[in-house]
Amino acid sequence: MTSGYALNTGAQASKLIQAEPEAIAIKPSETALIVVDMQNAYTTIEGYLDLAGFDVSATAPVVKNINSAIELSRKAGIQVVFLQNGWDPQYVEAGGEGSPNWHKSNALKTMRKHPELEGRFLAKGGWDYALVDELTPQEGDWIIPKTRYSGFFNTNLDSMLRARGIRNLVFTGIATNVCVESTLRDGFHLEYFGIALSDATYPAGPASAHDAALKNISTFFGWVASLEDYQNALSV
Ligand SMILES: NC(=O)N/C=C\C(=O)O
Repeated sequence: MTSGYALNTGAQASKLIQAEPEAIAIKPSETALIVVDMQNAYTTIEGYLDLAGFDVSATAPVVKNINSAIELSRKAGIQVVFLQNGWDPQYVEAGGEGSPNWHKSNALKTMRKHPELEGRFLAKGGWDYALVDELTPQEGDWIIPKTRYSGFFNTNLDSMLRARGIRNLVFTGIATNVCVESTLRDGFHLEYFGIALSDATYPAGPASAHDAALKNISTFFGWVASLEDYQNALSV
């Protein structure tokens, strides 16, 4: 990656992440690592995405990289935030026919098409909803449930970040082109600096969807770096 000029430089800036389209400086105390929806639903064979026809066969290296990003963040004093997507077991929170979510959610659509799967996907308390075993939150991490793609919609994420003076959000998780991008975009409109880690995110759909989302982010909404870029910045 090329090095560029630093945003947020000055007295508060302390770590420079090499990123596209240019390097960005962050201060750990003003940064959170957002781990988006690392649940069995999105990561594991027999989970929602897999049974809905999306390829989850290459998620293992991403889980490993997210684990590294979490450990690096905890050591650096960066707040770790787990987002967890889903609804009550009766799916009241998913919305009925009056909600676009009812029409567009592939989890709900797949369950309607295959009644034997009813109640299986993304229901709070179930295996599909649970975070993957490899990424267990520790004391001090935040777990924020959400019912739509964006982590900012109808959650306390914004107020919790603001209360602690957090301005920079480093994104990992699944899916790059859905909940990662939605949350980063909403964060942009709320004045957060969003940085997506390209090898700690994974798409719902083909690799081209991942690449397009990252290109869109680096062009319009934020910055894109690798896990190595993040590690290098934090090790200085
Ligand atoms: N976590 C996500 O990006 N989810 C994508 C699709 C869905 O939840 O239906």
